[in-house]
Amino acid sequence: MSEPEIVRTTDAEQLAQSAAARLAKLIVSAEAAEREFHLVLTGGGVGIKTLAALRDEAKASGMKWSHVHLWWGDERFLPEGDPERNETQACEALIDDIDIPAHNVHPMPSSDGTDNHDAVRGATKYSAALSVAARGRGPVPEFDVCLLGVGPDAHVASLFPGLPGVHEDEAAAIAVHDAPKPPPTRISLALPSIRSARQVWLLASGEGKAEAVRLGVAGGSVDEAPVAGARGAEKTVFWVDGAAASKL
Ligand SMILES: O=C(O)[C@H](O)[C@@H](O)[C@H](O)[C@H](O)COP(=O)(O)O
Repeated sequence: MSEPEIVRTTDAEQLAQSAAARLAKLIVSAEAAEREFHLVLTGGGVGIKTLAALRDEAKASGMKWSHVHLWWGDERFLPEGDPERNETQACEALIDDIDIPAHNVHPMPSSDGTDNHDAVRGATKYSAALSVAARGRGPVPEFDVCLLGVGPDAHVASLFPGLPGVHEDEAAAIAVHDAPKPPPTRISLALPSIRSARQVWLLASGEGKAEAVRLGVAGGSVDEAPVAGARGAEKTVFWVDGAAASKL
């Protein structure tokens, strides 16, 4: 497994713009090669900022989106349209402003869905959607890039230190209860699903993430630092501003 690439930026704005610019190039290359591009979105401040920067890139370059599929690494298990849902924030930052086919956008179930009376059923439903999209390749489609914010406690997606979901190795997506970051109930990709992505990009800004970034780059126990297990099959990139990189 190759060492993670570390891209240092001056601040969160430049981090988002730099990551968006590289992401836009990959999306354009996939279109030129006439192949699908599967992108996993993240919630969190830096993640949403990156989506807004990608929207700006798309507007400036007239990017095509019909070959792109959008998935989520995790979701807060809240009613459809709740402003705290990662999907809601991604729509406001990016999806509402691009010409992507609706059937290419794959949000995680909401808490008020007709057949999702609980997060476990929602996670099972998402795992099934991932399997269908994989077309027999495996439990999930070939994710080209999986974006992940990084929590100050070194969580990624909704995989939190010490919670059992970190060790899930069968289901593609899981329900998470008692999450320390509100809301307590979430749906998350399991670590093997994240690690199946060709590239995993970690996005971290601010002094509060410095120790988590150090643990992530160093690798080690996923119990203590789930970020340490967030490695891409081909490449792992840490997009960090100076403050988040201060312990490297
Ligand atoms: O649903 C969520 O909250 C996110 O998916 C979560 O994993 C987030 O990315 C990190 O907590 C970093 O969030 P910030 O970038 O806002 O610190």
